[in-house]
Amino acid sequence: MGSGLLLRGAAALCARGLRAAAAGRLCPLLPRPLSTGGSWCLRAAPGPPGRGEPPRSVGRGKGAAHSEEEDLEELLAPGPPLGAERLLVVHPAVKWGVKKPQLTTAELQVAEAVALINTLHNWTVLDKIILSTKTPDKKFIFGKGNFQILTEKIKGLPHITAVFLNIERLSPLTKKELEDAWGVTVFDRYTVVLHIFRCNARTKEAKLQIALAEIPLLRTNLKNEMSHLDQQRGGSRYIMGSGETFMEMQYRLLKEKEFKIRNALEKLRRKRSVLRTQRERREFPVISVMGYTNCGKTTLIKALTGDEGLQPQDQLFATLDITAHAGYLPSHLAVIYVDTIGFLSELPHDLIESFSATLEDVAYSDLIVHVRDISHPETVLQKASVLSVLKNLNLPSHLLDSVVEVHNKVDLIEWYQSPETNAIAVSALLGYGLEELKEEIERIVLKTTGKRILTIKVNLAGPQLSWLYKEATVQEVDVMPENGTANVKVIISNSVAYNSRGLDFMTQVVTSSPMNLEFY
Ligand SMILES: Nc1nc2c(ncn2[C@@H]2O[C@H](COP(=O)(O)OP(=O)(O)OP(=O)(O)O)[C@@H](O)[C@H]2O)c(=O)[nH]1
Ligand SMILES: [Mg+2]
Repeated sequence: MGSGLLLRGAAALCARGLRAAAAGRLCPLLPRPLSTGGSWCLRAAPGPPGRGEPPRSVGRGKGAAHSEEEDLEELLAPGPPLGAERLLVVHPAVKWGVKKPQLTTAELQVAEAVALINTLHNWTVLDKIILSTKTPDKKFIFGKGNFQILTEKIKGLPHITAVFLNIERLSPLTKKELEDAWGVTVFDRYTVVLHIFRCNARTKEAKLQIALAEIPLLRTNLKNEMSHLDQQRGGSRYIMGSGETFMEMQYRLLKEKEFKIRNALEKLRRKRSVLRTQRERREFPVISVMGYTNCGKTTLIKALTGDEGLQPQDQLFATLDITAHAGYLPSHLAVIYVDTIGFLSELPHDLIESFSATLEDVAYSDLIVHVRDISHPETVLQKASVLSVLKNLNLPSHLLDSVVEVHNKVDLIEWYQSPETNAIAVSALLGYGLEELKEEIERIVLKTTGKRILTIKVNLAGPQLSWLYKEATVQEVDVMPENGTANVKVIISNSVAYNSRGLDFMTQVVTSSPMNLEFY
């Protein structure tokens, strides 16, 4: 399926849309699959409005026929399934100068590009090529000679349907010119990652975030389509009775769509903040598990919590939704592990932005566990990418200073010796090193949450034991029947221990038998 066909298809749809618009039959913007260049158009509404009626617009005002829920459904309606693609992966390699990437090689970057493509069903890499460039950010990316070589190569591969140019973002103009020159669709990292996100999103929130990330792409596509229509004098034509041109209307509809998505996300965010408060009240420490995509975050949480519902996959961006899972630390302290979306180097900024709302929650956690796939040849680069994203999330400094670094997949390396003394080596898959990791998590969680483990001598005839059961986490009760007391081991937060009731009680204990109050 060449781009020529796809572009013609898009143009035909636009023309149909234009005719429908001109006839006053308007309807919400319809997402089209990104493989068609992410083109958006109008579609005809079921049944024409009465004569002289203003055009219907998308859920505007109270009189809109659509309910809010229907609007949302429409925003999130999946596009047609992605078609199969056979790709040539082209990696522009900067071999010298300041733009030369550190900590990686062109071969490793190609391997990651291939892994991204392999994540998508029905997408296959037929061939790959590394070509050097001095100016990856210039219009044609390559110099004249290499561009010629590439064009010849593409001509010699009649079975390919697309080229994946492994750069962050192609300008719409460059994309179009390359597609015209090569006769196939051209993808950049932004579109490929967006495809993967769309395929893997499960929850409403993830879908909305992806829809939001798509908006800039749609806006630039619209711009291109409009300039094309303008050449045919279609874009600037006024739509009957509406007072706006076709182009203005398209932009307005896109703006309204963005507004609705942001609104819906804000609602979900508010809901989450209620959950957050509830979580705080119950005082479960929250541990955010973060790291590069495919490093083993989900596998680690599964191993730490025994949550069988978790499904780790050998796939990039398997997890797109933030999910919480309960687990216990060695002293039986209940904690919540939060699984997060993985990071990718050169992940386009718009995509990170759209996910920042979910990642905001990380700021409210008590600890960040940074998981690294230590067997990966680019593990050092991956660490640098993760740390740079973490830095940009505006997290409180106490969180950034106490990050626990986990070196995962040590089973894949013989006699692994960590070069970083503070890191904890584990195999989430085989269960190595988990006890040590839990102990380290506990040590920091107790410190950062202001909790203590105490053994307190209590009088069984008094109310203290039931008070402790209510306000703290009771670990052990060692009853001494001879004097009607018990040594009770508890995890208690300072705030509870030293609030007015707790203070009385603790003072009572301390004053009656100070030697039995042990701090760990
Ligand atoms: N050999 C080995 N493989 C592991 C280990 N931990 C995870 N894996 C594998 O690595 C792959 C990715 O694991 P996930 O847990 O899905 O990784 P993730 O970080 O959650 O990935 P995303 O959600 O896609 O960002 C899976 O095939 C796991 O089986 C490990 O300790 N050893
Ligand atoms: Mg995962």
